[in-house]
Amino acid sequence: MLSHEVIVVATKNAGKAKEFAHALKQLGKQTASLLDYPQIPDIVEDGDTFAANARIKAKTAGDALGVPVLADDSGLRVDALGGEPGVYSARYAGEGATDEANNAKLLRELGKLGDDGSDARRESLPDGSRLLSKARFVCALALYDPATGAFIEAEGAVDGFITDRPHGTGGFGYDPLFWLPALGRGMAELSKEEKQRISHRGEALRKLLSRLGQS
Ligand SMILES: O=P(O)(O)OP(=O)(O)OP(=O)(O)OC[C@H]1O[C@@H](n2cnc3c(O)ncnc32)[C@H](O)[C@@H]1O
Ligand SMILES: [Mg+2]
Repeated sequence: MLSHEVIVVATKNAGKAKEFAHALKQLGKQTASLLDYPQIPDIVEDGDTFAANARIKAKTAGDALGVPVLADDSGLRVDALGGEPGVYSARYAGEGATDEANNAKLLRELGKLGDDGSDARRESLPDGSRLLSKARFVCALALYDPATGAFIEAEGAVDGFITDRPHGTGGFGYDPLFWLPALGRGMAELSKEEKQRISHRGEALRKLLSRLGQS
């Protein structure tokens, strides 16, 4: 299903598109994103799960373009917020919200909770910043072939903590507020290669590629 030289990734998120371009280049593939196909209307992401939304994006774009399409639906689940923002991560601060607005809302919501006595809230990092809650990035991928109607799917996740202030300027989205205790660094402090090795998206892509090899 990935026999085409150019793989279309059904995303309008430039940060995701760059990560896929980097990862798939290692397989000798070029990528295009929906930013290259402005004629495809905005896709309504009304699924209840990351996996359902990934299938919706892949099928909508694949049927419109007539080629196999890879789609990613991802987001952040924050323990202290009962798993929010979850599938609403992109529109947490409102429809069309910027990454900055979503990050500001996340800190606002966590700030409202006060000290719940959890270990996370007591711990501070060497620079004096504090860990506010356990959290997990989740990524669901769906590869859809319009010729057969078949999907290949995979999920990945990475655990960490939300910090009370940003660390690093790399990555995108919620990366500046996501702390990786095992590495002693923030997600936005990692290189593209490092993020690919440990991230939810990297794990999902490795699983998808191995399933593709078996199909
Ligand atoms: O739907 P597409 O067009 O792919 O782009 P999107 O940005 O709307 O993507 P999602 O619907 O999957 O929403 C994902 C949200 O989770 C955030 N997110 C996903 N992966 C991330 C990562 O690796 N690092 C930081 N934030 C991430 C991202 O910034 C969005 O706010
Ligand atoms: Mg989206």
